Amino acid sequence: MATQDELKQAAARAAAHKVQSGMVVGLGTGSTAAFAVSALAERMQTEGLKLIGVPTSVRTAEQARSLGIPLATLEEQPHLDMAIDGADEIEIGSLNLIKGAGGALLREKLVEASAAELIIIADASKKVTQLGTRFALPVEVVRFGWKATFARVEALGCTPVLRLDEKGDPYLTDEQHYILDCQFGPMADPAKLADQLKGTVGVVEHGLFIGMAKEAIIALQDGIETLVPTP
Ligand SMILES: O=C[C@H](O)[C@H](O)[C@H](O)COP(=O)(O)O
Repeated sequence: MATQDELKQAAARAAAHKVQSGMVVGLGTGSTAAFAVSALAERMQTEGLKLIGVPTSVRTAEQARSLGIPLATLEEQPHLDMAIDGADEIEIGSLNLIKGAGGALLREKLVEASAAELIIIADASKKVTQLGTRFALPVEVVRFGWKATFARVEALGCTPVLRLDEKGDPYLTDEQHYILDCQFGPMADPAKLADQLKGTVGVVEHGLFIGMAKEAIIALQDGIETLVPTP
């Protein structure tokens, strides 16, 4: 029986094989995306694949650089051919997502909104019938007046928790913001919630990725399953 890491790697490899030479590729963040970065570097070495990566976090930039993947910023490469990333929850049918457990949601959304195709990679544990079932929704907020923002977000119907780092200090994102992990429970209308959060003063971004994923590559014990959004 394959381990969870082996499944993540299988999905990552399948996505990396979709990349063609000359592409500009958004490089996601997290344990699954890290396997995709490694798989791309391997293809560069073994097949001479050429690509430019646009990383979605400092962490991913460091990994890609260490593997010799040429990188560009979003300012330098504002139009990406593809982005490959993991997710915390993938809603079967819509392919709407919850992302941000790793804290990279803001840069991920910026990079992935600029990609012609967003490919999500995961093991089967990430599939849900309704978003909000397994994970709290990460909401990135500016530090200034964060308690007032906390109260506004709470009033939308959730229990927010300020994310802390391993030292017990507030976790800081790459853009130096805080994250509130918001337990909304199963979401009947995630698109409406996304709009409400975007309209909340102090909220910079949230981890709902609505209508963005073109495909989800899910690694199962008996092979790869490819999901596309149903109309
Ligand atoms: O901020 C982190 C990202 O949204 C990750 O892509 C997401 O948390 C999935 O991470 P993992 O592949 O480690 O489960």
